Amino acid sequence: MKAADYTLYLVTDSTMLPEGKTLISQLAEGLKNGVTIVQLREKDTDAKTFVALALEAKKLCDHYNVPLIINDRVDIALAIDASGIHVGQDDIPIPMVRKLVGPEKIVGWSVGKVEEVDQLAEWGPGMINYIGVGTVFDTQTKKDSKKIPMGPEGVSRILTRLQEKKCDWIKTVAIGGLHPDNISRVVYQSQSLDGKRSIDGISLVSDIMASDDAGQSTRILREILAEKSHHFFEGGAADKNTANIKENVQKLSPLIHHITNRVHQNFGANVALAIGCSPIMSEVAAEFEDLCKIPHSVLLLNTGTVADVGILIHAVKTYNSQKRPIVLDPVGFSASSARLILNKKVLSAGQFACIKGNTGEIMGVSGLGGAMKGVDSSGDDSLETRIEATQLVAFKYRTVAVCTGEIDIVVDGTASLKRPLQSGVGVSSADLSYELIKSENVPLFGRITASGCSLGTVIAGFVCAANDESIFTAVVQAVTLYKLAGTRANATCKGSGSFLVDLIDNLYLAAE
Ligand SMILES: Nc1ncnc2c1ncn2[C@@H]1O[C@H](COP(=O)(O)OP(=O)(O)O)[C@@H](O)[C@H]1O
Ligand SMILES: Cc1ncsc1CCOP(=O)(O)O
Ligand SMILES: [Mg+2]
Repeated sequence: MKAADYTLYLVTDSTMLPEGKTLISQLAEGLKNGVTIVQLREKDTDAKTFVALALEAKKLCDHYNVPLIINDRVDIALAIDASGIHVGQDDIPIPMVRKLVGPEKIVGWSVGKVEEVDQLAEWGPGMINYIGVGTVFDTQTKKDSKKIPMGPEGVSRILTRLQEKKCDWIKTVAIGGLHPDNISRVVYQSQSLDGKRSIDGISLVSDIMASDDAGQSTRILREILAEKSHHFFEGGAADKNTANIKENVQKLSPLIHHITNRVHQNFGANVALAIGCSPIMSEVAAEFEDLCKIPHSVLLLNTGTVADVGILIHAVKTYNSQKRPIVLDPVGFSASSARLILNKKVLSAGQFACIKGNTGEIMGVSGLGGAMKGVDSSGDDSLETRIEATQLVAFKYRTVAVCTGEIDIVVDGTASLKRPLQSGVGVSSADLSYELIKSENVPLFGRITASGCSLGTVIAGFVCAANDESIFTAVVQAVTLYKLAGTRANATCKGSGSFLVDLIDNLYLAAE
């Protein structure tokens, strides 16, 4: 049998068919327009009906030379001579399945934890052909609500483990809550950390099964999967000359939409005005679409004091859909378990132009673990460790990552937006370029509140005045300008109160 193509993996579900459509008619449209592998998954259908459906589906799949996989029911898979079987963690044990179906059939397994990769590595080649990795996002079709969706970062963790265990025989398919508005980002963000493995396919249900035009829906999905770059925002600058980003800020006066903590609101608005931008602080979800359509708008998302994470996620999706940039400050990242869950939900909700935080926050987001005392970083990590963590964040989220402190670290994870769909590219987090922004020691930065949050404001203004090939340069320029203003304020102030005022003065002067 020719090796299966997992690119567009349709899982059937006859409970969501539109009026006048049948499972077979939707399947036919899907196969005609580019579905590459099919799984018949009819959880609530009696065996007799299931067999009849499976026979019809097999006829169609054979016509298009597409493998037909049966979900759970090994007996039916054998009875109709299906191409293979897919089982979950709570179904018949894999070794027993393989023994029943023999060496030729395709065997698929649902995998959601790194330990499950260790198990399949132990079984070795010949046991499992592919894994369904998820659930990536919240989904209606897998009602296992007790699990927190893993997000693209979780897919990357599974792929990274496959690489560590050298499981090169296994193919991977992402599953759970995948739709046209997020599959490109999932492919872009979910590579293994060594850069050598991407997902081999995307699995979905409703965008085809519930579609009034399953053929058109399938064609759109194939076009998205065929794209060679993940274009997630259109920069504000007309010219490509990165020397003019500061001038562009003055020229364009970006609208910096702040969804930020109460502590930062006032100071952040004044910092935005000082550098020539126009701030609006708004958590009115109904106006997000209007705001992000205003020319040269940018979203600064700061999770310092969050009332409703749903509002933040709606903002991320709205700005991503309009290809407007977002800067994220996951304040206090893992300071509490509630804050950790909230920040993880926001991190997996969309694509960010820049993720910035203090050392504890960046160490936390990277997965290396960071010490936090409330919203302040409390660890004493070496510069090397801080650089490694910042590179991991930049790689995992394919973003420009900033780790602030006495020395600021800026890492370019945008990989010039190219998203190598094919495995084997080989750029790892350690290969990502970075800049260190150094200055004299300014302890007063740690004696005022919202000093990091306000750096986020400046970064947002600069990113909005850049284009999508110069995000990294824009962030480096923003961090440098902010640091410079801080050292100048340090030289003139009498204490933390006048430091605040002198910082704004010097931002105003430096931004001119
Ligand atoms: N000791 C320091 N010397 C110079 N700059 C600093 C110092 N500490 C922080 N900064 C600057 O202050 C800003 C906020 O950094 P940080 O205190 O790490 O963030 P947060 O306020 O989010 O904890 C950054 O621009 C950083 O460069
Ligand atoms: C004190 C506080 N509490 C929740 S957000 C916040 C401000 C944090 O500001 P920064 O991250 O710039 O220190
Ligand atoms: Mg902060």
